[in-house]
Amino acid sequence: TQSTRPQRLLGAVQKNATRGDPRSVVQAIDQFCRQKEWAMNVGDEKGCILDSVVSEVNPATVLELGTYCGYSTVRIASLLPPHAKLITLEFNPDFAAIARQVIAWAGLEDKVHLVEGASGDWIPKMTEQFGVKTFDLVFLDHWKDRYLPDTMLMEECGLLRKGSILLADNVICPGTPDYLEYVRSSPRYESQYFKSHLEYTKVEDGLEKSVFLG
Ligand SMILES: Cn1ncc2cc([C@H](O)c3cccc(CNC(=O)c4cc(-c5ccc(F)cc5)cc(O)c4O)c3)ccc21
Ligand SMILES: [Mg+2]
Repeated sequence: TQSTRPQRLLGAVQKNATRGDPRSVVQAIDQFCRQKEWAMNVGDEKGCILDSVVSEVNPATVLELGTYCGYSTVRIASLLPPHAKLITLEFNPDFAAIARQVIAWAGLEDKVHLVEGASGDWIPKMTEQFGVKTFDLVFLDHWKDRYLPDTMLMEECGLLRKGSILLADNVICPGTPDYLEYVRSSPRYESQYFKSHLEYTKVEDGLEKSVFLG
């Protein structure tokens, strides 16, 4: 039977990356996506912006919406301080299965809690299920029409505190117009656009960093 693209991406990691070396996992995926098959990872160019925001925030609690194959999960988790926790939500079981193996290959399973399920169902359960009061950093990379409703849901559930950072992928391509309008016009957020390119292409895209002001 035919393999899927995520399965072929995992194969490239297992073939070309060193177990326990997150940077080599990231490099193997980027090489696969540039040379073999495009895939919707945040990629190396936007990934450097992601790295700089994670390093600056130095978060103890991170929520990632949309794991896919675990590329950004590995980038973020490899930069976290010792007892920090990254919870990543993936509703597609096939993606989740691949992501678990990519995260394990990188040796980061102790820092990552991959939850199989939809953001709308799990955001209200974060505190009771994982003992998380608030998130220092949220990386949004799931369905683009869910960025706004899930941000409002996180506000309602009290998961954001004064200074929490939202970092959103694809605000230009595919685009998240209603989310952008909200975080850029709301007095409760201070937003900044980091211009970049759609992963592995010359098409414009970017990340929007928004600080929740409480
Ligand atoms: C509710 N809920 N809760 C958890 C959760 C998890 C998921 C999945 O991880 C999932 C599945 C399919 C699509 C996405 C969103 N990602 C994208 O659609 C995307 C597209 C492109 C692009 C750009 C140009 C193109 F020509 C084609 C694709 C570039 C990008 O970086 C993307 O992130 C995410 C979905 C809903 C979920
Ligand atoms: Mg994306």
